[in-house]
Amino acid sequence: MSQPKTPPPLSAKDPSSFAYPTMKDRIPVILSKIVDHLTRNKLHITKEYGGEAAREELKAVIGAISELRHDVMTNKPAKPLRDSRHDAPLWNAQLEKQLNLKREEDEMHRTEQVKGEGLRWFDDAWLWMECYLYRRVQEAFLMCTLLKDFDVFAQQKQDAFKNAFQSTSHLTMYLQEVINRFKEQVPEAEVKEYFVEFLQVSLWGNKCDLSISAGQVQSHDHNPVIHLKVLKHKLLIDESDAVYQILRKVFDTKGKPAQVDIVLDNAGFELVTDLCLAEFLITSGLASQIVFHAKSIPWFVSDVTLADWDWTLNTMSRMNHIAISELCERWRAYLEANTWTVELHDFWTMPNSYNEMHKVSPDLYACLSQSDLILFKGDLNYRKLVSDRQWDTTTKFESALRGFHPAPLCSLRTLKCDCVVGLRSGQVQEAEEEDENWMINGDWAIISTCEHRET
Ligand SMILES: O=P(O)(O)OC[C@@]1(O)O[C@H](CO)[C@@H](O)[C@@H]1O
Ligand SMILES: [Mn+2]
Repeated sequence: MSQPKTPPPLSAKDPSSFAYPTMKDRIPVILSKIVDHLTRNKLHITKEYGGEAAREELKAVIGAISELRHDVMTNKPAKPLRDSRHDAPLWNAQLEKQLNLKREEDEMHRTEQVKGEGLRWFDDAWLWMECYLYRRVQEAFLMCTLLKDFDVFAQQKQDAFKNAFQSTSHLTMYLQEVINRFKEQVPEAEVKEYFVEFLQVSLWGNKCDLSISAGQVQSHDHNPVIHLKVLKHKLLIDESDAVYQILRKVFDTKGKPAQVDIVLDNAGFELVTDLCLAEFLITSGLASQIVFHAKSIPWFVSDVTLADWDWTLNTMSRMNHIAISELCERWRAYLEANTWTVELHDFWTMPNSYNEMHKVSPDLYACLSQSDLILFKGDLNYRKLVSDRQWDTTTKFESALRGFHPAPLCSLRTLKCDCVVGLRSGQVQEAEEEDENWMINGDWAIISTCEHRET
C-alpha cells in the first residue's frame, strides 16, 4: 500500500482546531479546578497528610499549578522537569529533541518570524504539549515529600463511578443473565451478538471522560445495553464483525482462546464497561487471558491508575448488590489465577505516538506482540495511534498507524478531537449536517481495526 504523505500534527496555532479552545479555555479551567479542589480541602489534606508540613507543601503545589496555568495562558516556553521521578530524564531528553527539531524547521522556513526559543502551548504539537501539561501537574506533587503520591483527580473519578450506579446496576445484572446463558451451549450467531453488544457498551463507556467535560461528572441512568440501538447511527465506522473474526481465527491458528490486551482509558463507568467486556470474553470462551494496561500516574483527569483499579474493585465488592458482588468474586478469582493481569508502563504516560513505541519502549512493543488482539480505549489512545495528524478523513486506518503493528488491534473511540481516518467520502458532510460538533463532543464513535502484525 502506497503510504500517504504524513500531514502536520494538530496544534493550537490553528484557531480552527479543537487544540485551540483546549489550550485557551479547557486546560485553564482544569488547572483552576485543581487549585480550587486543593484550596477547598486544605484542612482535610493537611490533617490527613501530616499537619503543618503538609500545609506548607500544599501551598507550594497550589503556587506551582497557578504558575503553570499562567504559563499556558501566556504561551511561555516549556521547561525541563525538575522532579526526580525515573521518567523525568526521558521527558527532558524528548523536550530537547523536540526543540532541536523546531530549530531545524525554523532554519528551513526562515520566512516565519521565530517566536524565540522553546516549545510553546499555542505554537507546537497539541499531543506533545497536552501530555506534557499533565506530567507538569504531577511534577508539582512529585516535588513534595508528604504529597508526592497525591492524586488530585481521585475525588472526581470516584464521584463519576458513584454517579453511574444505575447504569452499572443495569449492565451487571444483564451480564449475570448472559453468564447463566453460557452454562449451556450457545449457538455461534448468539455468541457474536453478545460480543458486539459488550464491545459497543465498552466503546460508549468512553463518553464518560472527565477531561473533555473539564471535570463535569455526567449523570446517566439509562440501561447501556438498550441504549445501543439509539446510538447505532452515530457509529461512523463499525468493524465489530472483523474484530470478532480476529478472535475466532485464534482458535484455528493457536488451538486455544485468545490473549486480549485492553489499554484502558477512563475510570468510573468506562472501567466498569471494560471489566464487563473482559468477563464476557472469558465466559464466552473467546479469550483465556486478559491483560489490562493502566496508567502509572494520574493522567488526563480521569484515566485509570492502579489506585483507581483497586478502589473500583474494592468499592464494587462492598456494594449491597447481588450481581455486582458476585461479579467481583469472579474477578478476584481471575486476578488470583492470573487469568486477568493489570500492567503498568511509563510509555502510556509519555507524549509519544504509538509508531515510536518500538524505538522508545521496545520492551512494551515486545509485550504487546504476545497479544492476539489489543483493544485501545478512547480518544487519546486513538490520537497516539494516528500520531494526532491532520489526516484526510478518507486515509486508511492502517496507513495512519505508520508501521505500528505489534498485533491485531482495534480502537474503540468516541470522537473528542478533530482527527479521524477511515471514513467514506461524503461521510464528513453527512455528520456535519446533523451535528456541527460531531468531531469533538464524544457523541459520535468509531470501531476501527487493523489485523496486520509486524514484530
Ligand atoms: O482519551 P479520552 O479520555 O477519551 O479523551 C481524552 C481527551 O478528553 O483529552 C483530549 C482533549 O483535551 C482529547 O484527546 C480528549 O478530548
Ligand atoms: Mn481519558
